Amino acid sequence: MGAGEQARPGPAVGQPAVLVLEDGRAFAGEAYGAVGETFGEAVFSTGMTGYQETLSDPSYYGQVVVMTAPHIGNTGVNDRDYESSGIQVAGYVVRDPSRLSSNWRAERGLAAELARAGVVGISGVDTRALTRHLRERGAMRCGISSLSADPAALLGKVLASPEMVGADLAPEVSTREPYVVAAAGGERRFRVAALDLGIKRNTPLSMAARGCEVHVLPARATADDLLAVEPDGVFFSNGPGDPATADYAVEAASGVLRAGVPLFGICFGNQVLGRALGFGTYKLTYGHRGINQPVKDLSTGQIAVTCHNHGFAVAAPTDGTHVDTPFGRVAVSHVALNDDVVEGVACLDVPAFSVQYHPEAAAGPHDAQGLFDRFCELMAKGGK
Ligand SMILES: NC(=O)CC[C@H](N)C(=O)O
Repeated sequence: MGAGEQARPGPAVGQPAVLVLEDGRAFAGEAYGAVGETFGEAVFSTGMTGYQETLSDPSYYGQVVVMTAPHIGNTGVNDRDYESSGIQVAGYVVRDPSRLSSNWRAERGLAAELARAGVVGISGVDTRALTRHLRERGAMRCGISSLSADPAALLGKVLASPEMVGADLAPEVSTREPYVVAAAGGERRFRVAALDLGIKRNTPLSMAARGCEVHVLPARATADDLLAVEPDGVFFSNGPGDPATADYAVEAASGVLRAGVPLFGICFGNQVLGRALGFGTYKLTYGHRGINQPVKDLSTGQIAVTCHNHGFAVAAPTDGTHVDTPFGRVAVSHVALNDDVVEGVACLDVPAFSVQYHPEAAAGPHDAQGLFDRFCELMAKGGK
């Protein structure tokens, strides 16, 4: 070590680690990121790029993310691509971590970034076998340990760790204080009240780019709090956990619907709107996570390739039926081509719609960005 250099907590190199699933299957690997022990729901993401946006998406809070792309870390990390204040995942699983960051935007390496954030990961895992297992058996709890390589001891702790079903996580990642996002110059066309259930940075930015002044409020803000902003529209964000627990957000959405103020929801926000309309939500076997998910717009027949991160879905008919709800007629507007899961809901008698996927497109693709324009059009028409 040269003069003036200090020992920093660097990435773990070569230390054995183990990942144990709650059904007892174990995978050996090496410590990646911080050395330690962590627990969460094991889920896989099929994104070939955009790992920094994935790691910092608050909707992954409480989850151990398995990357199906085999080579991770090659473009490093930077301060600009964070989708929230830091890394949110409970743990990270990769096959072959890049030893070099090679990109003109890279500021630091991923392994050191994970270590600095205290995020425990594992590399050298047969992620194809792990993904196939999760695909067949479903997302399930897991633990990663680089402290002890004893799978039996770890399994006991995995079985004692909390399940994703019944987890109310949005208030844990939401902002504590309200804040405002707006573009520096240009005309302010609309005022939006946004309920932060785990919002990604690019969402208020996408609205600000369209002339919105976005007032972001904490997860437990009520309909009255949202309406006190005197908004042209109200937005319900993405977020972690089981939507069946978020009664506070469902009540807020019902209040906004009753007030007739235009409403737009993304992901958790789609599930919250679905519940406010009287639909149930349920857990998918292994969910949709990645940036290459095809979705069909039932009104136009158009297919968009979209960014997803959801393990739950709204239970509603996907054959175009109009369902009568306390807020008038509602139809499923979008479906996932891979498995016919509900990907969007449209109210026909009140100004409200939502999608299960991510038009803010961080990381890409940008096919669905027009949904923010649709929200602006709804606000331009005004509420009831
Ligand atoms: N990205 C999200 O908003 C996810 C919503 C919810 N936590 C789910 O897994 O389905």
